[in-house]
Amino acid sequence: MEGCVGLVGSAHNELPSGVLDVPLPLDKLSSQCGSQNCSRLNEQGTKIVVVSTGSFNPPTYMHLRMFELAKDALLSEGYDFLGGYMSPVNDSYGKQNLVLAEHRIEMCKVASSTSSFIMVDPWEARQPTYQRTLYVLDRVQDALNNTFTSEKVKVMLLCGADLLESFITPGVWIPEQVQAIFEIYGVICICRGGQDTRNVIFENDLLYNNKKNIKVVDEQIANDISSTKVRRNLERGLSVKYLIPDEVIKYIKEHYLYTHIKECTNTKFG
Ligand SMILES: Nc1ncnc2c1ncn2[C@@H]1O[C@H](COP(=O)(O)OP(=O)(O)OP(=O)(O)O)[C@@H](O)[C@H]1O
Ligand SMILES: O=C(O)c1ccc[n+]([C@@H]2O[C@H](COP(=O)([O-])O)[C@@H](O)[C@H]2O)c1
Repeated sequence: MEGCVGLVGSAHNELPSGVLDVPLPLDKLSSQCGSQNCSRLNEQGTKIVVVSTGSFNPPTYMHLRMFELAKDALLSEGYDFLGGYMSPVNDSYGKQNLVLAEHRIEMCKVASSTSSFIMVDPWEARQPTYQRTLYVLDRVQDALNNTFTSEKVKVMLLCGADLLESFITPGVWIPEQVQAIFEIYGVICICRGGQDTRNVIFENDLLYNNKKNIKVVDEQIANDISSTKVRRNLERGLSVKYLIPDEVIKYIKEHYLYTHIKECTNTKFG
């Protein structure tokens, strides 16, 4: 399926005014059921698209692996997995050492270029202000359901265990929005760094009360790559080969990213 769709409004929350219309890429969306691990679609054969929000500063092989793990888990449960989006966070998120959004969009694009179903949604990164994750999910859901297919597509948030845990860190998320993310979208959480995610869910009321809307996916082959560790190696002039795709390394070198963090974050892209 080819083409792009623009922003078409919000399912249940008004989007903040002044949002820019950025097309949602659709070119890689298709049923992955013909691939491995698809036993039989469940009764509803629900079509699912996953969205991963984050800094992607820079994108690593583990960011890409998360989509593969989600695909395997959903297909094995009888869902029809259509594809997924990396949504790099807006520059206004203000995280330390965040390189400019246009660099992170481009790095995600080159990182996902070898995937048949991972795409990059630049909407969040290109807005004039920071956008909360609920609005990112609303935008994808609305764009897909209004123009992509007559059948309803379910959007889910794809994240690592640290992001799930941040839901319960006071002052970080808006509790009503976390509840909406669970109820309307649902979360696929990839275990990370040996953390006992099921126990974290058991011990917290908010997470426990929403456990039916959280799919925990085990990390069968441990992979603790993080962008922080990659940046540290780059700052020290050490190799990052086989941690991030070669095309991303090439992009980083060509744009002198991460070696002089201050200059990278303050220099105009291009
Ligand atoms: N090794 C990993 N295992 C599981 N999830 C991961 C892993 N690395 C990143 N993620 C998840 O990917 C999403 C985007 O992550 P993000 O861009 O913040 O990467 P990060 O490596 O955690 O970054 P940083 O080190 O800069 O904090 C988050 O949901 C995060 O939990
Ligand atoms: O929507 C929110 O309220 C919210 C609160 C905290 C974090 N997030 C999102 O979670 C992601 C965290 O990324 P990171 O790199 O800080 O781990 C990023 O995409 C943020 O926009 C979202």
